[in-house]
Amino acid sequence: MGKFKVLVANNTIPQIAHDLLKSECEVRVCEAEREQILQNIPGIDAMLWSSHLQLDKEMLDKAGPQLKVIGTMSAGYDNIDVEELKKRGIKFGNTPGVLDDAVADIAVLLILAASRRYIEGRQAIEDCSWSHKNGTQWLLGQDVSGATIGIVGLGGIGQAIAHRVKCFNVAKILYTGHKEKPEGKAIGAEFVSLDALLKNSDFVICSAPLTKETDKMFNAESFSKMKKTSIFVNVSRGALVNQPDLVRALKEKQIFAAGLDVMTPEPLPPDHELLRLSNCVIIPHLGSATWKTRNAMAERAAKNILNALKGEPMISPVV
Ligand SMILES: O=C(O)C(=O)CO
Repeated sequence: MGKFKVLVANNTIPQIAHDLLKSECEVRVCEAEREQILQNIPGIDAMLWSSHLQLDKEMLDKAGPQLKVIGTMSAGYDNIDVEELKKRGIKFGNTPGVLDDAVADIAVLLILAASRRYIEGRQAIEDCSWSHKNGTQWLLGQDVSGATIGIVGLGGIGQAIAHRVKCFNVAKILYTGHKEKPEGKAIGAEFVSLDALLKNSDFVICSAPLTKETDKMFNAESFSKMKKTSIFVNVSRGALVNQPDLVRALKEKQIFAAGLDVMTPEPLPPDHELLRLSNCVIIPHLGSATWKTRNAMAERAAKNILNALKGEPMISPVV
């Protein structure tokens, strides 16, 4: 293979990706800033992408017609104009699978922290309201054991969540999505409509990708269908939720609590209303943030690119 030019469009990508790419290509690196990418993109054959910026027509025009492949170091690609990539015959791969366990762990963290009132408990210690006088009814939470868990999107992450919650002796796992899946049967999960899932679940967990169909799918109507004691967890993308509606549902105690790894915008401004709700556990998009997972994602993204440049199938192609 000749020396293909690869742009690593984020200078914080783990070393393993640089090592792999440098062994076969000429590598250019820039910060994940739109202006920097636009400056560095002309003439490249491939790009390793990792950012929440929009990868759009303008960027692809600037790159030029020789651009052959893009590998994103993420499972989600809602910020990438996949239709435009298809039109231009640019191959595109992502990194599903390698982050399923890490993201599912974060979902469990949010399930437990939200249901057991972690934020209020911690605050009570700090503001000296923890007292023996509080009695036996203080800061009571919801149980995971015996609960019905509803998973919206039973892909790799949803399945990893289902496997984990089974260890908590849950009563039932429901799921919804495009269609019934053999993996659902293997886990012992029941395929139901979104409506049935919202009405019957004690925990509603969102692990579906962001698409035109799922955009704002969790809104005032959805929250009104959920149980007052239910907990909403999102480890997918903030845009699946109508956030003002969620804030209202939490304030008015229409649902018990929420656990969010994702939100809009990201980063969330420190004075945002969500941060002042004691029944909302919120963390800064840490789903895949472990050493092992980020290295595996970087390795997969680099291998996708190298395979495509050699004319071989990518490990995880999108188009
Ligand atoms: O890879 C992704 O799409 C993520 O959001 C990981 O948390």
